[in-house]
Amino acid sequence: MTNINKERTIEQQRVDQVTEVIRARIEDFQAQVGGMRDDIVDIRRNFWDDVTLNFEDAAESAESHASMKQQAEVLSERERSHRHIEEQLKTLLKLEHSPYFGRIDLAEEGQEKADPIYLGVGSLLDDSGYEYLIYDWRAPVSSLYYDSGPGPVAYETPSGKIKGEMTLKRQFIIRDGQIRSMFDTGVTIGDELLQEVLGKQSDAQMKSIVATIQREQNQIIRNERARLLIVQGAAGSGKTSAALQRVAYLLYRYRGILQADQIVLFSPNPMFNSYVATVLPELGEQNMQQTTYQQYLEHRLGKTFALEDPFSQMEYTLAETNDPGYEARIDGITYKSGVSFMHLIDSYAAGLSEAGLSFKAITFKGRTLISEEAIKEQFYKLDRTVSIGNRMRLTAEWMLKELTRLSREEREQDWVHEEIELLDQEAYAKAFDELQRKNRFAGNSFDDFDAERDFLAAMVVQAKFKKLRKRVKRLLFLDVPVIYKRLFESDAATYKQALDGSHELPENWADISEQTLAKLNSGEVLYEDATPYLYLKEKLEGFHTNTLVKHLFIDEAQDYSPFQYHYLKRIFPNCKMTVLGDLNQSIFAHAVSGNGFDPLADLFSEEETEKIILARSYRSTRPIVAFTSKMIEGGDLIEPFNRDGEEPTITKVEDETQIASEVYSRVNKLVDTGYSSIAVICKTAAEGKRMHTALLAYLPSVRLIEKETVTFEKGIIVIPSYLAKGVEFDAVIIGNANQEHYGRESERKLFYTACTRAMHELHLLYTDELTTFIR
Ligand SMILES: Nc1ncnc2c1ncn2[C@@H]1O[C@H](COP(=O)(O)OP(=O)(O)OP(=O)(O)O)[C@@H](O)[C@H]1O
Repeated sequence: MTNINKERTIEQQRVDQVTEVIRARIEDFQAQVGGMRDDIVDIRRNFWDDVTLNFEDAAESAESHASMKQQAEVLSERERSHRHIEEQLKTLLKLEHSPYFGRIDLAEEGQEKADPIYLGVGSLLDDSGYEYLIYDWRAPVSSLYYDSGPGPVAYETPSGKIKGEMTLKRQFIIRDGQIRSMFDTGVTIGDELLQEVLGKQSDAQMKSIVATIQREQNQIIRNERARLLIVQGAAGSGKTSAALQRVAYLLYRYRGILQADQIVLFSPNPMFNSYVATVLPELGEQNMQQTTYQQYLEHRLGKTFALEDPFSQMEYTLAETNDPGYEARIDGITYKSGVSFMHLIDSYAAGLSEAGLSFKAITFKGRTLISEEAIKEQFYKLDRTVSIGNRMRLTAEWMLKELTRLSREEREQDWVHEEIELLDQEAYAKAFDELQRKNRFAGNSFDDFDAERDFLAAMVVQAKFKKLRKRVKRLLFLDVPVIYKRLFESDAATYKQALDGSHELPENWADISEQTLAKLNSGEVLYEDATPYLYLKEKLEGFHTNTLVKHLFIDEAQDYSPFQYHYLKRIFPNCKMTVLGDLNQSIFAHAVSGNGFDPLADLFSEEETEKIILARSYRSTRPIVAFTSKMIEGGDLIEPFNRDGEEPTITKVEDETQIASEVYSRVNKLVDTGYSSIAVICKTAAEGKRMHTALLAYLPSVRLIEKETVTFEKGIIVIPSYLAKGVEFDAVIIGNANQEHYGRESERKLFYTACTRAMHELHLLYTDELTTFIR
């Protein structure tokens, strides 16, 4: 037997032994889980039998209470252990199939012989409980596997640095308990394994990359120092993958301190949420909270305005170029997304601290109870050194007192008499009970007519005033829409005061203002106005901060504006931020542009900010990366992972009507080749719809993805370019890559984003003249 074969036999024997331990443990745990489940059902069923209840006197009642509490504790303890064992069982079931993927042999300083360390998705101790048969990939020592090659090595542990000598680094592919392949490697985790993983077909769900995490990705995953971690990575360089692995790492590293719901991931769209939702469970962890910025805005804005979504904004910027207000809108988007506008709002708010706030009077049945002037007077009477938010709260307290006083006066009003007359029996009885409870009457009936009337009147008024009190508590007396609008009214005194010459406005501010006001007056808020509006609102009301969230992940970070970043930082003051993006995929007009991620640099201090660049692209084959990287500046810096494939094709089609049939014949070929996830990417939603309708005649199973689509499924789909962000397909067909569709400089990155979604094949169809973005 050759040496290699001998080694392989020895390794397979170890796999068999470990698998045996795993199987035995699974059996044991399954029996335990079964037993516990029965116990829990039993305790629940007999809960009341096992507690002694006696409420005759205080002592007995305390004892009953203690007995109940004890029983509840037993139950919750059982439920906790049950959950814990179930989690372990899940990990074991994963390990049974593939116990580990890597091995390093390490001799720590002072140690003569190296010990083998095997790495898997979870850890496993031997039966003695002293020796690790498998180390979790997130354990401190495991970092050596990702970061170093054989030779002198060192790794960090919570208690300090450990040095040693690595004598071997080996990779395995184990499926169903059988070693399919194994090879020894240097620093980088070998191409063989990556080749195998990347050569596979795409899935409806993103996969975890534990076995093949690359060194620079590992730096992202294990970074604990940075307050703000910025990742600039080429298309397909594994930003999203690294982000999710990082969540799993943090949950492991801070087990018991950090919960999954203290981590929030902002995704580009709802469909993306479904795409990445299985990665953490696959790693045996719970999912973090997932949301989109839009969902977050909606939640914050409530029902004040109808909020435009970013995709409608995008559709406008892509399709309405002939609209007379187009230029102004684009300039408005740019300006409102920047920090200069934020500073303008800061100055504006500072001015409002002195004068100029608008309030809404509290009215009731057509009468003014607390006038706007009275609120204003009260507010501006308060000490100006106190923040606006706190003064607002003090004003609300004063108003609540006023309402209490006014409610007493209100009891004399005619409507109150009428309402009392109309009270039904039930309400009457309820009032009587209430009265008795308050112990103001000793008898069984309302014998004191005045007291009765007073009581009922108070009750009737109180019920009506409840709404008013609620409005006051929620600070709805502050007229934020009017205050925000005033920023755009050129003759408003407050506006002039805010500007005082120190803020520069875009040239066509008048047009921008007119557009903004028209929208707001019709009850709508443009996407670019939503964040500034909320920022102003919270500046006036006091920021509603979320201090529970400890980690914020922002994927597709290039699509957020500097203003949005500052806003998020204010809202989540206690968290660390990991922002991952690709400037070459900035598709929104407001995107962090020009100076790269520089606008983020002033979010946190230099010492707190770290930046990592990922230049290697894993998604697409070498020919596709070579093709797409020519479309963008600096594309030559992108390194394709060396994977062969078909060259992209470019095909001219007679006219628009021929495109669908051409797409159909392409799809057929792709299906014959064995690809099952094929996307036809169109520029806009409207085009997507047309393409979908035309294709249905040939391909009844083709699905259309729209901005509302929430699940990502495998198959043949038609999708607008901007919704394809972050996801990938075996093959991509670009609906129409002509100069008309992708001609303006602002469309270059959109086109690049669309083309870089392809893993194995890329086909471009066009009519008339081919886009000049292809060189
Ligand atoms: N270390 C790795 N091992 C195996 N596969 C990897 C690795 N890194 C990335 N990939 C694969 O490369 C593809 C692209 O990864 P991912 O979607 O995370 O990239 P991205 O940088 O977020 O891309 P984009 O910016 O284009 O959306 C995925 O299929 C992912 O599984």
